[in-house]
Amino acid sequence: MTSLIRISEVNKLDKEQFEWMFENVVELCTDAAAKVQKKRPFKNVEDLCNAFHEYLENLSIEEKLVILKLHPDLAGRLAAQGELTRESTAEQKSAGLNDLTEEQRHTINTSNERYKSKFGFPFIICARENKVQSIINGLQQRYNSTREQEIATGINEVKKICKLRITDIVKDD
Ligand SMILES: NC(=O)N[C@H]1NC(=O)NC1=O
Repeated sequence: MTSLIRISEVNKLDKEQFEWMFENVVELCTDAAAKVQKKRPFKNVEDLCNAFHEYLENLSIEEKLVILKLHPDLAGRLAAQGELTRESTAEQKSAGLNDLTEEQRHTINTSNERYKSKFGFPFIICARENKVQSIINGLQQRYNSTREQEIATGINEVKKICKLRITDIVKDD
């Protein structure tokens, strides 16, 4: 278990150190940390999380789609091949996705494919706030939403993932 860095120390990091430390709080999107570091100093962890949330909120629809598409499928090919990021590996494990029955795996994989062919981006849910059954339910229910609703819901889930990743790195003074 790595120890957490204090927010006052985060405010003093070099630009490059900040970008390295927060490079994957939004999955595979290094631009987020590059933009957010310019907003320092932050009063507390919440303030830092809000800056990342604002970054996500202010993106154009096209840019939001890029962010959504950077996410790996839950229990998908990358997971099977051990090629997820360190963060995603831990999140998927915490939801129990590393220990699925054959039937659950089949349901998740076919529902993910159906979702992607309807919306054009992967189904995203904050795995650490869910378990296998709520993920399966979410996949089935959210398939009925409009594309506009799913872009908003997907980005909202990215915000939850981002917040939990930040609180794994930083604490208040
Ligand atoms: N598809 C998807 O939701 N992926 C993600 N969710 C999460 O909590 N971590 C991820 O990588």
